[in-house]
Amino acid sequence: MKKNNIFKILVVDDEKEYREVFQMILEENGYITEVTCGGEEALEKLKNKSYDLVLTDLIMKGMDGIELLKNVKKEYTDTEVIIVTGYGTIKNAVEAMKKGAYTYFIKGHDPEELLIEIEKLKRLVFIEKDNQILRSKQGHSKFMLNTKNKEFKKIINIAEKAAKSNVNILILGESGVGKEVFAKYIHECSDRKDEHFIAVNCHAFSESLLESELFGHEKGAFTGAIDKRIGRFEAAHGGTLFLDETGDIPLSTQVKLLRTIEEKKIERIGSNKSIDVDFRLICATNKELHKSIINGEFREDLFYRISTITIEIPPLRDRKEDIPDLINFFFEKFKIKLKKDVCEIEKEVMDFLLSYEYPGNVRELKNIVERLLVLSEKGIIQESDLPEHGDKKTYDKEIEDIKPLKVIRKETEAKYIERVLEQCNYNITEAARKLDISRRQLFNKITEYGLK
Ligand SMILES: Nc1ncnc2c1ncn2[C@@H]1O[C@H](COP(=O)(O)OP(=O)(O)OP(=O)(O)O)[C@@H](O)[C@H]1O
Repeated sequence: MKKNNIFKILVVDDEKEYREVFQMILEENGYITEVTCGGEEALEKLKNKSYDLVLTDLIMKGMDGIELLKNVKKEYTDTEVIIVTGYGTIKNAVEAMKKGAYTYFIKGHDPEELLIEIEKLKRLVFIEKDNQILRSKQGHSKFMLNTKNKEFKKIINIAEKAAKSNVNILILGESGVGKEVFAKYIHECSDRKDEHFIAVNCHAFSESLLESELFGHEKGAFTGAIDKRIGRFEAAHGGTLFLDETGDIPLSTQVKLLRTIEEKKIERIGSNKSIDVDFRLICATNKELHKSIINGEFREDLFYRISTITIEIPPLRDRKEDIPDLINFFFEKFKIKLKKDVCEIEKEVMDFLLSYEYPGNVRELKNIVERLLVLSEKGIIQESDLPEHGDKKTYDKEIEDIKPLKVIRKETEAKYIERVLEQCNYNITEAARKLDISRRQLFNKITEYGLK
């Protein structure tokens, strides 16, 4: 942090007297300063060292201040430029600001004016540097885990603390709330962050394939096992294993899983050689495991093993105050990904985005924003591009036939999936990718909702 507080300035002026005066004033005020006598020399210095600010005279022999400014803005985007000018050339200095100069200073004016501007700039630079550190801590802006919701803040704190230990963590929450995002965040906050994060969607495999996926197999262990294959436990050695949809693991595999968690050893299918595995386990499910235990579908002993710490992520409708930041986050993300800019968002769109209930949680919000950007033309996000156009009106109306939430969720999900399928011309792979679920999960949903 201390290192970041150093603000380095390069003074460029072909008049020795001015160079020295500026250097003296700046150093008296605690800035690290170097001087040089022209544009070309300044660029030479910039090649080897980084400066936060270049304070340059406008009119110089050889490369002038404007030319230097253009070069700096092109090559060194983190370096700001202040132009120093005489009265006669203020017009040119204003022009320089249009080309990216931070501001200009008129020779002969009170140096205090210049110091105030530099101090302002320094603060801005430090805010940006701090933000960069914060963003890199948060996985290079991959997720948006800033929250204004008190409960969610507490949950994030628990996750961060739990990350430092090696305890097994169970993440609960509806589909799309960000359970996998959370698991990755825990991994990145842990000492294992430089090792692999291995995710397995337990719902996506049949019983025998799931075992082979988790534990691996030897060549010829079963029909189709043409080659030896290491399992996900081995792949996660030293890192984190994330078992998504844990509630869907068949009972027989649960027994094996329990033993592996307790002993930290596995045997590949078709081998009785035991292999040590060192992994941090994070499980997630949207099922109510207590009910599954009562129904005999989930082992109680396994439940206690995997849930040393349980984190329950609230649905998006219970942390509505975060919706504006999430909308911004996804707009920024997709603007870059789709190389599209946004200059106007129709008010109706924003009203809808801010008031919608999001039964599909963050995943649905993300998909809506992506869709809006894909369909936008000339940078305008229009109401007519909203999915389920008119849904908001449904929310405004008085509800005549109140149904159980479960039924509503299913109906909404079915409608949404059908629209995505239509949009993807019933290309299952593409639709599954867009919905961020496996092909198998999508097949199951299509069958469940009778969509074909
Ligand atoms: N906080 C967040 N920041 C950025 N993206 C998020 C966040 N939460 C969720 N997402 C995005 O929403 C989608 C769903 O997230 P994720 O897969 O983590 O949810 P889930 O709860 O594990 O869902 P499921 O139960 O269906 O597997 C992903 O595309 C993810 O990138």
